[in-house]
Amino acid sequence: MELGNELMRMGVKLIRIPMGLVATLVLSALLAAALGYFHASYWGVWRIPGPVAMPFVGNLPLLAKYGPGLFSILAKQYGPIFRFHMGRQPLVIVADPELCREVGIKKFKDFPNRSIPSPISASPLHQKGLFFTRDSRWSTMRNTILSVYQPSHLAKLIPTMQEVIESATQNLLSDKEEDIIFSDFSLKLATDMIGQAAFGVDFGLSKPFNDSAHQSNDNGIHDFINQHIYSTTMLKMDLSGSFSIIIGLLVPILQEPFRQILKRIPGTVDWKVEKTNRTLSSRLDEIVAKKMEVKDRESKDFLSLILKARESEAVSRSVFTPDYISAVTYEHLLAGSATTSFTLSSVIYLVAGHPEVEKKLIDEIDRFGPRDQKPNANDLRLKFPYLDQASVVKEAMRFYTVSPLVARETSKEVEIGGYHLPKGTWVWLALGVLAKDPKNFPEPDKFKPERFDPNCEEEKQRHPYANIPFGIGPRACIGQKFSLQEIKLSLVHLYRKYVFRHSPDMEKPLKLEYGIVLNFKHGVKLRAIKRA
Ligand code: HEM
Repeated sequence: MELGNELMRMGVKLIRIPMGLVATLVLSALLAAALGYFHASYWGVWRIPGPVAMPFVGNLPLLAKYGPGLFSILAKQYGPIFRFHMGRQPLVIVADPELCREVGIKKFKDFPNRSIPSPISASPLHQKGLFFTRDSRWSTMRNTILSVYQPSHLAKLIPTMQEVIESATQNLLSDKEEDIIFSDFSLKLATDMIGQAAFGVDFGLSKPFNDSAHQSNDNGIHDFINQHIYSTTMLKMDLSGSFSIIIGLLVPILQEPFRQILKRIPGTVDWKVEKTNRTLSSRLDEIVAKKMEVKDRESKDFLSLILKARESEAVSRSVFTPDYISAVTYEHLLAGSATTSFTLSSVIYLVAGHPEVEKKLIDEIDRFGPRDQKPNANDLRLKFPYLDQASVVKEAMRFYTVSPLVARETSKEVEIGGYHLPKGTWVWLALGVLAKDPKNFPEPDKFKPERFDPNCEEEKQRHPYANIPFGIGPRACIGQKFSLQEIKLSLVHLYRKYVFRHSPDMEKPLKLEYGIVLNFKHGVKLRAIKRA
């Protein structure tokens, strides 16, 4: 008051500012700051066309409405390069084979790493695998791991793979004439296969229930697998994950603080995920420590081979610390089970609906030799051209692309498709859109394995990067040969014993959902019929 009177005497007039105005100004400033934050990532890519993004959720509601087919719809509307907002984060989607070649191969040095989406950024276990490591650490890790994927190593895994498949297919039929949920069966089979190949451990998931090995095997392995499945399926790309993942999609800056709080509150999903990941990590650490101690020179599993490869080079030793070894071994299970099992289920489902394909396929398998003659690596490569990459498997992988989007990030400012992208832009290749483009695949919604016949005009005219289910360039899938070996072997064994029919309870067309990879929403229900 004193100061006010003094100022009045000096002729200075005080203006009274109403509290309402102050509040409005503060709120406007906060709103402007929030809008600035939400649009900051948008400014660098605003010239690229795309649907209007809503505040906070961006274009995620469109994904909820249209499902994985959305990106083909958007490519039709906006062209081969367009913008999609995953919550606050803009993605530049590339939906053209030539542009994919540019990002994945020609300009690889400008796009050497993957962007880390919100579901992954909270999980060190997932971040330390090959998939999300970056720059020189990635190239050292990849070079070491590549040695493990030599064809000679893969061929040595065949007898173990045969054993797992034979045991699993023994009892595919239940006593009653019931439908089987084939996608569950194939997930167990793929997980068992990876258990043997990655850890040298028999998970025994696909063994018949009355098998004694199955019963004696429950020393924590089922817990481990359940935790693995829980940890993986909670990584959602839409708005159905844990609260901190949702926050991460909407307001990334708040994800970590929220996770830190929520993981301490029992009962929350974040708490459960944290607990699960911690148990998984310590189990993996135990397995790695044991292997390091035992040093079994004869073991052919991935973990033993990595440990051996690591010993031979000092640089690999410094990069492959035990936590990275655990993560890479776990990644084998993570990346190898859901993808391979999805592909196996897709083939069986599609072939069951196409009798002419089934007949040709079974003739090829029967021609190979008596049912107890086991194919070796060479046979798999040369004696099953119709089954192989040249046809049925390739077409099924095109029809249902298990990994419809693959992530990249710019490491500096770069030009692509006529647009300048700033450093740090998330650029995602839309493999699923390429696979359904009628320019390269006439009648894309028809299952036609013959379109991949090397003598067919369609195959000759197609862009070489139109069908890239395993990705492209130096960061393409490292497990491609491993999974194709597994898929082909499984199909040979399955069709020697069974044919499959769609269950009347199966929806048509199949419904799919987005996790970190594509999945069947209600499973694949089939009837297995024993062959004479
Ligand atoms: C049908 C089965 C599979 C499909 C369709 C598939 C698909 C893919 C795709 C699309 C990518 C991204 C490639 C890119 O960004 O260009 C990828 C990467 C990767 N996949 Fe697979 N995958 C399969 C099986 C496997 C298996 C069995 C393993 C492990 C043994 C595996 C391990 C990996 C790893 C480690 C990467 C990251 C490679 C890197 O960044 O250097 N995948 N996969």
